Amino acid sequence: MSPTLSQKYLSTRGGSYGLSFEDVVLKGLASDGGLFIPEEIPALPSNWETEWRDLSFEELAFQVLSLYISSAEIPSEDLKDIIRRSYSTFRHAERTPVVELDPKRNLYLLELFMGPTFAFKDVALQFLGNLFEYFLVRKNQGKEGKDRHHLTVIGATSGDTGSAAIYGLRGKKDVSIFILFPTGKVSPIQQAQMTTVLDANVHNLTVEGSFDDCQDIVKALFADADLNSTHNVAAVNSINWARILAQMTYYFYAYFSLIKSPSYKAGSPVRFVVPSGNFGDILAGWFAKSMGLPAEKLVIATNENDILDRFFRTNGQYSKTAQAGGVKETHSPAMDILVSSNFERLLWFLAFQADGSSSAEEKRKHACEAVSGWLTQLKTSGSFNVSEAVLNGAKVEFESERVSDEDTIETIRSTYRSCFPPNLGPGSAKSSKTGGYIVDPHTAVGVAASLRSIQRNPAASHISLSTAHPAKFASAVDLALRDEDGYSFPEVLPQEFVGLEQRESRVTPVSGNVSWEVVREIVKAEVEQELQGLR
Ligand SMILES: Cc1ncc(COP(=O)(O)O)c(C=O)c1O
Ligand SMILES: N[C@@H](CCOP(=O)(O)O)C(=O)O
Repeated sequence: MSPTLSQKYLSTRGGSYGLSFEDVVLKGLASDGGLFIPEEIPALPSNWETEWRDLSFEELAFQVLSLYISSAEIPSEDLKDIIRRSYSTFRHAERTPVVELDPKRNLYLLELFMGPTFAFKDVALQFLGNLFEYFLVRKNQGKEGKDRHHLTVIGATSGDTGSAAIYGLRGKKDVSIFILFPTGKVSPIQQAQMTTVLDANVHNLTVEGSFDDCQDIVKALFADADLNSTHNVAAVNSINWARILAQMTYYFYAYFSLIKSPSYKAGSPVRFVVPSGNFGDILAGWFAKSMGLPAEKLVIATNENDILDRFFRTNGQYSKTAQAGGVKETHSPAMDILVSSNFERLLWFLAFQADGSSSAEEKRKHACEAVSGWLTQLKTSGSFNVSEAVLNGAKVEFESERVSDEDTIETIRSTYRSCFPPNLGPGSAKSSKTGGYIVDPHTAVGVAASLRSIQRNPAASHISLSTAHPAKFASAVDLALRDEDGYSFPEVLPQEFVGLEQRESRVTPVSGNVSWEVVREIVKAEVEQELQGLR
């Protein structure tokens, strides 16, 4: 299949209309502060279920991505090559294997941590790194010195995006990468994964504040016209549309793995359960579902930072001020987020679908107005309410669950005691003595939410997304399992992490007077030094 037309993209807030895929990937965030969305969600080809069923992960990725990226923009052979290189770094032949966690309850786990940094972010960020490189090589053909297009990638992380982005971009030509992380709020292994990468184009900034503060600084830098014009700022967070796009593949892959599994009960409805923070992972599932993937529901699993769960339980109020004391530190730190950036994209589509206007153009205009209004209210008063029609649209597609820290630890323990998946590959974590399966705390949030959903829907098949390897979160895993028979943390530790925290590292502290302007000056100075070869 070779689509002839590129998808066109618009901003959720109304500007930047008609951009190409390349524009959208390189810009990251729209200049009006909105997020890029495709003008239309493509439908699956009529024969997708038979034609795609036995494809490899890479072949499937090509089919899915080709529905959004025109071969006129990236020739098919080039796209295939980018995909091949992106997933050749994965440790598992299937890339994102599905394991039978608890077949009696029709509970399956989609292991997304087989990439270089042991978290689901690798699936999109290995691809995005290669995509940036592809566009830069094309732009810079025949150019020398100052004429070359140099990209300054800036991202915020609560732990996993940072290392995955760094591993996707380290050592690449014509690109510098800056990662902001909240001081003391990422796990020691996560911090070491980022700061021990010493390539000259990698810049880590440890920021006094929360992940939301880091994310706000990044968004302010994107809004700075001056920095954009001099430094070509680009995004690696899930505000970048390519992140969402690349994550769609594994929903299809998991669906096929499930229905081909001998334990699958034919006709059983499929539910995906997704540990959620910034709403990027589950949004990819929503796109897959909207394209035609037969998923009965998508279940949002939050930790105690529960803005998404409260949205459903408070009749459509999205409030960052209702959470007393602001963002909470939990055992699943990568999800310690107050405001979920990508929810804006979903709201746009729900507003579009709920609008009664007869033309698509009118509906688009109204959806952009609605989203702009809501986001302005969020900024000025800390919350907004959506209409009943928008809320009902969300309820058709989603359910939500909030999982406490206590439940998270208890779920790591109960999974270890009761789950012995028969089809594990070598990259999974289990006790060599008892065979008990070890999940990380984010995955545990998803498993706890799955078990609740199973109680209400015992006939459904649940695919719970396993978003990180447990070795990244030693303290929570140890807390849950230290007294369990057959458990030893060193056994869980992959070779890649041994001695990591002792290696030489490099990081720039941002403390005291923390502001986006201070970070902007650091970015400018460090890019300058890098380009002069002084690092
Ligand atoms: C391990 C892990 N699980 C879950 C999430 C939440 O995913 P999302 O932010 O896409 O909702 C994150 C961070 O994004 C993460 O790092
Ligand atoms: N959990 C993330 C937070 C950033 O989210 P992103 O998906 O928008 O990049 C992390 O680990 O950094």
